[in-house]
Amino acid sequence: MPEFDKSKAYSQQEKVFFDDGREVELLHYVYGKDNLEEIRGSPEKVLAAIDEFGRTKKYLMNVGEDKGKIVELGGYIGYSCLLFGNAVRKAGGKRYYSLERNPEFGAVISSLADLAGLSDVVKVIIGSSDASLKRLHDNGTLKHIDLMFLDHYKPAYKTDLKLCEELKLISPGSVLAADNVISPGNPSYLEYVRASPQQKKEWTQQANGQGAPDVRFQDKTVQQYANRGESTALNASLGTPGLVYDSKLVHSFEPTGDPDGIEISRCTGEE
Ligand SMILES: C[S@@+](CC[C@H](N)C(=O)[O-])C[C@H]1O[C@@H](n2cnc3c(N)ncnc32)[C@H](O)[C@@H]1O
Repeated sequence: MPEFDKSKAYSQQEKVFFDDGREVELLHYVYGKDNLEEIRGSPEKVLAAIDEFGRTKKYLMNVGEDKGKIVELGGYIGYSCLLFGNAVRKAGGKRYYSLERNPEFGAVISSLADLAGLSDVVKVIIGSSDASLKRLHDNGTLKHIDLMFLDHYKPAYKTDLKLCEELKLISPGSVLAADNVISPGNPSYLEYVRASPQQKKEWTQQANGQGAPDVRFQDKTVQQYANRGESTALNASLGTPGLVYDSKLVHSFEPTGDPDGIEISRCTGEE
């Protein structure tokens, strides 16, 4: 793995590291920049302004520049959305769906996507990921997901994946990229995408503990979004255990420089 360039490091994460007003502070920072007219219409320059805020002002829980029809679960202030939305457009793609539960964060994403000139590609969907996925499926907007970036409530990675399998949104040909599988870690998700269909079928027959976060998550991870009374209830879909994934861990860094990793899983078939 290459070395982390320390000059790019974000400020360290504080005890309270989001939803304390810094997201709107970021908007004032970006829109207050002297070179705003140069920034307008440039995803790269909006990303650079966000990085500058993360380095010189306050930590932001972005994917960061080292990791980085498409759906992301968890948009926050739009860093990954601009990074990947820009790549989608360059590759000739049409749509990047950013599913974000917090409406204030969703408004920040839309504002920065507009500034970056990406509002024709980016579609921000406000609501809990499981409800949004079901709605987008049921109204015919989403029939198949080519690439899904999972970066939201850690215990929901596995349950949302199983929901997508059941809805056939994820099927052979789909690729999953799951962030933060080292820090804070996601043992239940990794176990699932690395298991054989046979193993998953056995787990499905046992199917207990559905709807509750896996006990291996730390309390602070389970409670991360509890301050606004957001529900930690999880979707109880059984998934499609016969799906086969070819899965591998790509080591990388958090924007603070802390080691982390993304699990890349390609759905290769069904048994
Ligand atoms: C780590 S941040 C996402 C960072 C973003 N992907 C980036 O790299 O720029 C996680 C986001 O997921 C959102 N979130 C948490 N649980 C969610 C859920 N069940 N559905 C949708 N969004 C959720 C949080 O509000 C937060 O904004």
